[in-house]
Amino acid sequence: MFEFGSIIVTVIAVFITIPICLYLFLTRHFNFWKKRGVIYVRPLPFFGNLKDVLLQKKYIGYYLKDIYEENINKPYVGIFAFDQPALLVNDLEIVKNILVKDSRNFIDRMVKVDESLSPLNANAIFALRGQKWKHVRTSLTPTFTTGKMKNMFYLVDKCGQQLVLFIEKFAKAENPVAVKDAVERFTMDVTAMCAFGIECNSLQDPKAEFSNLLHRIFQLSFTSAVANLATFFAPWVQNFFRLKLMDSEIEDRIRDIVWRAVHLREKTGEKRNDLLDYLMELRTSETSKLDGDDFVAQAFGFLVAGFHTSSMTLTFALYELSVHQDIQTTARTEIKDVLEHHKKKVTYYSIKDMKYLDMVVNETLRKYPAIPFLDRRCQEDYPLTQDLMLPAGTGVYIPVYALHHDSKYFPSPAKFDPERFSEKNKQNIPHFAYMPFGEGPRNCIGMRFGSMQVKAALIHILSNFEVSPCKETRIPLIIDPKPFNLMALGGVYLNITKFNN
Ligand code: HEM
Repeated sequence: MFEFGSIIVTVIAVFITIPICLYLFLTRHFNFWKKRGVIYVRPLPFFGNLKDVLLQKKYIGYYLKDIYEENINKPYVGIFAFDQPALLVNDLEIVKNILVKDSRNFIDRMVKVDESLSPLNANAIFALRGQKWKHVRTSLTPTFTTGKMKNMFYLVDKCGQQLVLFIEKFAKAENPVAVKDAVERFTMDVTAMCAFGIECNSLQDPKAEFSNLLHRIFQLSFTSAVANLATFFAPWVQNFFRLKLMDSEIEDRIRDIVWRAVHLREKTGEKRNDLLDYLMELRTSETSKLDGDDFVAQAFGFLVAGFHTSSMTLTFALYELSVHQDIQTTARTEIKDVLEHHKKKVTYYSIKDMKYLDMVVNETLRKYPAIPFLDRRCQEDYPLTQDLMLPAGTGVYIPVYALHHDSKYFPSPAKFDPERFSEKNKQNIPHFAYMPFGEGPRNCIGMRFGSMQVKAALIHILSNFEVSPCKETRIPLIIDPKPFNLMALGGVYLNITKFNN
């Protein structure tokens, strides 16, 4: 009887004690902002403030926008990512201090990937921290100069011509085009050619090997979506649950592709003036040496950072042009006029002369910023304002999507209006209210490349085709709540017909 009683007591104690301890552990930081007198969003155990995002009910960009709007006059708001306190910064002056003025104290992202879970993700520049990041960034910066972009343009243009042939098949058959799929093939071929030195040919061959690999890299299961989010907000969750971002077998295949291309070039002495050529120069450099997985990780990093950002920008631009025929006509007229002056050839210089196209792309990136927030990590205790000393290690998030949709900076933000970016009007946009490529020393290193490939594809499409909505087009678009990049749920279908002069 006594023994039975003690078992009951033990069982009850275990069933009560364990949840209580777990609760106390998971909520141990929850008075962090209260103690510092900062307005904060009330968190839930385990999820913090990310419940709807983690359960994939709400897109992270929309969620941060809601918090931003509920606290529109506050310079910052405390949030909790899982159990970790973090700060959402709304005030542009503070944003400037973090991203530029005091960037030395905010040079790292919150993003952190455990090397044992994914060596290539962990060593890619976007995930690196401290001195290692600095070394890699300094080494890679010369790869993206204007001169290098000019040299690489012929490869981008070649893929643009293949994109036209790809779309032409649909136009002839009068079938709607799955635009997201078409431009993903274009971006994939460009990246494969420039960063991996291989002719992927996904625009010609739907079963291309590289395209299968890419689909596997970007395929989002529930767990990999959570793992992705955790890398940005609470890296410990990824480690604790051993959440893999990618199969090791995929990493091995990427290594294999890169090393095969490198060894072939070494053997034949072939030079293509592409990203891989410039990366290869770093393998033998005295000052900027990059080799082994550090080397492969950078080619891989260009793919991960550049693929969806560029292809979705293109997709959103085509969608907006299809529902705004007047804007499409103005853009096409400019493209045709400029090309007349460049012997009907799409060149790096002809793109520079297309001012209206630039406005269209800027407005696309305003309405649809590919990455909806920027993240930084406070390195040492930092006086954010007179009232708040930000402790070392705190994550800081800047809600880019919310800023781009704030009517204070962009009146009628839901309206697609390239005129916001005319020479005259763009002077009215406050600095740091518009940041599609981030800001400061940690901004997008591939900005010129991304912009070049988006514009090249648009020029090829608009000078050959008319784009319009079809019955499969979702108006308005629905944003996929799963990935952290801004993506259209279910893709975008449009009618694309051959343009008649
Ligand atoms: C339209 C296309 C693109 C957009 C909108 C875009 C946007 C961004 C943004 C917002 C960031 C974060 C910046 C910050 O934290 O301040 C970023 C980082 C980065 N992007 Fe891009 N990107 C694009 C294309 C590309 C391309 C094509 C490449 C490579 C070829 C690339 C490579 C990178 C890399 C490596 C980083 C991390 C830089 C670092 O940590 O030092 N991006 N990008």
